[in-house]
Amino acid sequence: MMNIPPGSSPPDPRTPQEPATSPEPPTSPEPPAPPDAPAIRAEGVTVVRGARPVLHALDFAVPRGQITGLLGPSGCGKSTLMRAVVGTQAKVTGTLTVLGRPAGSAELRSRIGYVTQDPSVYADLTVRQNLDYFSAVLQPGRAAASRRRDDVARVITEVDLTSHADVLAGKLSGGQLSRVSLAVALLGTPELLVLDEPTVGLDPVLRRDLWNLFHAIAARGATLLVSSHVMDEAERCHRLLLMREGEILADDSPDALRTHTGAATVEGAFLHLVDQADATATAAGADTNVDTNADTRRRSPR
Ligand SMILES: Nc1ncnc2c1ncn2[C@@H]1O[C@H](COP(=O)(O)OP(=O)(O)OP(=O)(O)O)[C@@H](O)[C@H]1O
Repeated sequence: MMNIPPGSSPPDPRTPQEPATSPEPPTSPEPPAPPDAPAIRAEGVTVVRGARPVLHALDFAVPRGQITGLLGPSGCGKSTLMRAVVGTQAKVTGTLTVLGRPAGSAELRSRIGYVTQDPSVYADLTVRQNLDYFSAVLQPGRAAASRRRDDVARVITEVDLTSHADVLAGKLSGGQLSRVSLAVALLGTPELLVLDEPTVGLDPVLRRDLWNLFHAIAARGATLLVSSHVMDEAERCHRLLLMREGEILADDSPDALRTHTGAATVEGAFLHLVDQADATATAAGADTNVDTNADTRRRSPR
């Protein structure tokens, strides 16, 4: 879980505070994004990790107020894409617009909740103490005290941890810990929630409960981008981005995917699309070989 306090950082005491010699002219604020604009729009988004491109010129849109599932096998680039969306990934090129602003803009920090795969709450604090702490990071100052109290009470109820509010985080089960991370992400009532494999390792009942919670959050108008490598979770999403090897194989609703591919399940549709992509790549390779051979023949001495 990432905890990004909203607004600008306090001034660095090592940084001279005098005004710059040629101050930048004030810029007019950007106009708000139209209400029907997608929550996320990617155009030609490429990410390089180490020396290797791991996302390849991705184009897609995530509609507002819905749950979009980001599904694909381990290592296909789901976490990398999520990191690019929340602005923590280096070497991102192309255009990535989030809630009408360039991904990573400081203004987005308070509008996005992000839960990483590893719960990052303090094991030696209780659930409530963790939430009090993160709430104070988000909304510092005495004037915000009662708002913080209300927020903490609200998110504890939302994730159904009232009976464990005063239990140390270190004594919670994996599922309870996931819900604490989610509660932290919900503190600022974010417009966009980015959840990296939130149900991994949970039993079916907890998974169902969490998905019900995701739907309740979406019903309030928030947008959720939820990654998973478990294909049966796809059926619970409004929209799907199916990924493989750093590429988007499909960007559609579960129903439309099944219809287009003639498969009974999203997993069947995914496998169909993988086979199709492989066949296209093989055909392209064969063409290249033919061309290469022809080229070699042309250049070979007779
Ligand atoms: N720190 C790193 N340096 C270089 N390459 C990395 C790094 N982290 C991940 N990668 C590579 O980037 C690719 C995408 O990884 P990523 O973690 O985004 O996949 P994922 O789909 O989220 O996988 P999982 O479901 O297992 O979490 C993988 O091939 C991985 O090996």
